Amino acid sequence: MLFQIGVEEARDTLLGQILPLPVKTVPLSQALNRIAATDYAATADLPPCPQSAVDGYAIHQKNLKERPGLALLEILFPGDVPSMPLEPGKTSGVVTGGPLPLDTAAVVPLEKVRLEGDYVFCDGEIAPGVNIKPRGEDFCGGQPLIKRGSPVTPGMTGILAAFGHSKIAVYRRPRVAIVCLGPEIVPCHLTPEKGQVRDSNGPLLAALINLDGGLAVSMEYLHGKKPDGLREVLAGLISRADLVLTVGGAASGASDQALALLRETGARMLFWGIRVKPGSHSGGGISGSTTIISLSGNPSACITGYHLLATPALRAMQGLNPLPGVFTATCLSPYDKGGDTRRFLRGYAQCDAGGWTVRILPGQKSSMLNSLGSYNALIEIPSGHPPVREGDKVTVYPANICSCRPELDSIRQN
Ligand SMILES: Nc1nc2c(c(=O)[nH]1)N[C@H]1C(S)=C(S)[C@@H](COP(=O)(O)OP(=O)(O)OC[C@H]3O[C@@H](n4cnc5c(N)ncnc54)[C@H](O)[C@@H]3O)O[C@H]1N2
Ligand code: MOO
Repeated sequence: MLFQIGVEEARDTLLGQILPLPVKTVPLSQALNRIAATDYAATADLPPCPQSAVDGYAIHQKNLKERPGLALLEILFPGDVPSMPLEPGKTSGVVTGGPLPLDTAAVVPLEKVRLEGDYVFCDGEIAPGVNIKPRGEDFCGGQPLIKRGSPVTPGMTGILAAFGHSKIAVYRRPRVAIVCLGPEIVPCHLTPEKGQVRDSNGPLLAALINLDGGLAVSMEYLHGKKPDGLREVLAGLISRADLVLTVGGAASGASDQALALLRETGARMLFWGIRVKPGSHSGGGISGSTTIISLSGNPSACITGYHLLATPALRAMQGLNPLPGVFTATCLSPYDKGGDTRRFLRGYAQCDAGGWTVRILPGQKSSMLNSLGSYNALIEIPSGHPPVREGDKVTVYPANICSCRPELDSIRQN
């Protein structure tokens, strides 16, 4: 087992053990934010034939420049198909999105015509092609729609539906079990007695797991159990989950038992401790095909370890590019704590006309929850970095954002 290793080494050690989960076919309505496990393409041209862009009247090529009153051949309604081609000196009434009669060169909106009996009058020269949606204007048959490893967005749901892809092959959602090891930690619906602490990390992790495309399937507590009982519970969870997160009991105090307990279940721990603050007491390992990540109990240390290790693991399980993206932002707050250890501060990043900025949020102690209400980024302060001044450029890792958002992936590629 490796001790006190770098963040990237820890992350890559875990990723080296992870394969995408099995593929499942789900109804399109359940594919939102899931990751496509195969490529999908347009099954036909869209529009499939020339269509009208307006409610109006079809004009023949020979009547574009000037025209007499045009004799009305037929009036088409939504869902109708033209029963005859257009002829010079004649017109058909057409609807928005409806198929056009053969030989239509343009369509005049109905606001611009005058009707007299069965004749349609309109003045002026008409440009060829006006108000016509050509066949294949939107998509050509065979054109790629979504590639394997890409998220199904709301817009993509509409596109897939337009081509009849009503069932979608996606990677199975990772099942994640959370286990709180602190004997003082009680579920948040209980009123803590003296010495007890309400669990905030469990619900917080479950929310992050959901954003990252996983399913938090179980939340267990050492509280009320003898360590022996917990070992059995933990072993059971490891056999059912794709990822097990233990929380707390990770530092080396006498009552800190995460490492011993995990080993007793037969898990092979790969590393213990990473060179970062907060989150230094994070560990990782495997048991069969289950990934195990041990997180600190201190809330901000807990989520830092989560973002640095668990988010990439969950992304890899879903066939996404696991690598955390980074971008550069102008820091709007000073930070004067230096030191040898690499740090990740909770921040709020935003983009405006001047580019990306990030504000360091108040409450940066690893025991504090305060910054967690509004953080959307982790700000990297490299080891040995001098104090950060307002206006300095800093490296930012997006966090606490739906992992399956394509814009996150475009940030990741920058
Ligand atoms: N002698 C040492 N003490 C500590 C060290 C050290 O290296 N040597 N490291 C400090 C740092 S840094 C951190 S971070 C914490 C990590 O502690 P653990 O991961 O062992 O976590 P616990 O001791 O179990 O809990 C710490 C803190 O967090 C609260 N907690 C735990 N679980 C939850 C939860 N689910 N919801 C809310 N709060 C939780 C717990 O009550 C403690 O207050 O260790 C330092 N000490
Ligand atoms: O793990 Mo503690 O992380 O350094 O706050």
